[in-house]
Amino acid sequence: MEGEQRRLLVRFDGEDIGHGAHVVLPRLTLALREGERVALLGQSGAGKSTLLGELRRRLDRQAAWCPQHHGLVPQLAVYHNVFMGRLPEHSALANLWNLVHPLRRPWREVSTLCDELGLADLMRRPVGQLSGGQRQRVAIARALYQARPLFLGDEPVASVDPHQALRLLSLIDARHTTSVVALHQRELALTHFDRVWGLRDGRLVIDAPTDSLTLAELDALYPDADAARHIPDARDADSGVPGVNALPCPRGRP
Ligand SMILES: Nc1ncnc2c1ncn2[C@@H]1O[C@H](COP(=O)(O)OP(=O)(O)OP(=O)(O)O)[C@@H](O)[C@H]1O
Repeated sequence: MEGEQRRLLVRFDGEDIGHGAHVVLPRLTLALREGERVALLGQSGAGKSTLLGELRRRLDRQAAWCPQHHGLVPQLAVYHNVFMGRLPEHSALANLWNLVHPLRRPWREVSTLCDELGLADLMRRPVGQLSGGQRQRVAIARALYQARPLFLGDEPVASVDPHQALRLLSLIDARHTTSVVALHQRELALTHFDRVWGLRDGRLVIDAPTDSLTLAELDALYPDADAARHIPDARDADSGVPGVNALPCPRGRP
């Protein structure tokens, strides 16, 4: 289907997007269409979460949401955290009962999801006892459990290895027709998504299909990474750069 014929889901038409009086993305013009898989790139503070928050507000119940800091309850088991994806769909009484005696159907549904995400053996384990990557998968499971047509993810594959990242993104794709995913892995953006939105200095500087983009163009979204490569080596005793000793040695340097 050609882009022009796809149903428009959201359009920003020269709008200021931010937090109250603090405008992060001034005069933003952007459209999201059904069926698009968008990688959202930009260095820390560029406004990815801000844009995702606004998309979430406008798409409301059409969109499943996987937040950057997971928003899990560490004391509760994996099962209960995933179940929370559908909390509003059940009565307060059913939710309360489910805390003590997991309901049969949700348990089955959550088991199936946990199987696919490699969490099957951890369903009864409190989330506070899981590794970072396992927590990330629980957060994704909770978003998948919402069963919405769209997926919005704020760095949902930041703490897993590249193979797992690919697998998780495929699981997300299998259950959602449209997705917008913030991430920092530029290669993954090019290989797995069909469109890139790139933010820099408060502007949307890339809004293009991935097959028209190069890795160098995506790298240009990260000027600080480039600057970091030119910081004098931490072992230069008189570099004079505050905090330079805390920086890792740039790749490729002796
Ligand atoms: N609740 C808030 N109120 C006011 N300003 C905020 C709020 N949240 C974020 N900001 C500011 O908005 C700007 C964009 O932040 P945002 O979290 O959207 O960036 P990001 O690209 O998601 O960064 P990161 O990759 O570090 O998560 C930053 O200057 C930040 O300080």
